[in-house]
Amino acid sequence: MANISNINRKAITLLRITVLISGSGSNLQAIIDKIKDNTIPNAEIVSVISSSKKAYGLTRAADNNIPTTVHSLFPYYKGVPKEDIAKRAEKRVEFELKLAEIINETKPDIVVCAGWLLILGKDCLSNLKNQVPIINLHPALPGAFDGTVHAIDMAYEHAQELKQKTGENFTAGCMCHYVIEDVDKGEPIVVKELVINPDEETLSEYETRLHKTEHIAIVEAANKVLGNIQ
Ligand SMILES: Nc1nc2c(c(=O)[nH]1)N[C@@H](CN(C=O)c1ccc(C(=O)N[C@@H](CCC(=O)O)C(=O)O)cc1)CN2
Ligand SMILES: NCC(=O)N[C@@H]1O[C@H](COP(=O)([O-])[O-])[C@@H](O)[C@H]1O
Repeated sequence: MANISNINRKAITLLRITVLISGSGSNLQAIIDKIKDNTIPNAEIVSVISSSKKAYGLTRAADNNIPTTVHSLFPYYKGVPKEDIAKRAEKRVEFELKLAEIINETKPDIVVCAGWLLILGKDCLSNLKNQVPIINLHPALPGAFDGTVHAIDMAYEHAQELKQKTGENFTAGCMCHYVIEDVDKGEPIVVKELVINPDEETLSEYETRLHKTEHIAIVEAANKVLGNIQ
């Protein structure tokens, strides 16, 4: 019978992860699963914030008893014509400031953009507390197809053009990087290269291969950053 007094009673303070999503949330699911099997040790997802109320990632969070918040740009733009650039810019600032407030309330040790399809403006970034590290998953290599939400299609199209012109295959892939104001220009944390031969795989087959790789990359990146905090 173990002597209970000898059991190390040191309370483990779990590191707090806030995840930003906009869609399916398969990368959120990867983090959930790898926390469960302790691949990501001593951590918990304290909040999932979605830019869309339709995001399936919200269901994934709810299924795992993770608090969720929807913070959509649409209500801010309602009644503001696209042509009214000044008013939209004003509303975007309001959106960004509120997003910072929402994120701060979760008291994160790390913020993970896992398919968050909005640029985090300076009004958000500059109002986040404690210089919390923010990381982003981007379906392209450093310096390739930066600042777009269409990087996967663009990489495959480039592979097709390269193959046609030179017969060569194209090296694409994904990365997790620190988020800075300059979109997709932050320091890479994890980089995974994938060679595309468009003669042997379709866009859909490449996308499937890429997503499986992303699920590994985002967990590795979270562990690297959390390891620096531990
Ligand atoms: N300040 C930063 N914000 C974000 C970064 C970053 O590195 N710095 N990474 C992105 C993720 N991303 C690509 O990985 C990305 C997301 C969104 C956009 C974009 O142009 N969004 C437009 C809306 C696009 C649309 O709705 O079709 C916008 O925000 O107005 C580009 C790249 C996360 N944010
Ligand atoms: N520029 C950002 C961007 O394109 N992010 C991409 O959104 C998808 C999210 O998938 P998920 O919702 O299944 O995690 C991922 O493929 C990720 O690389």
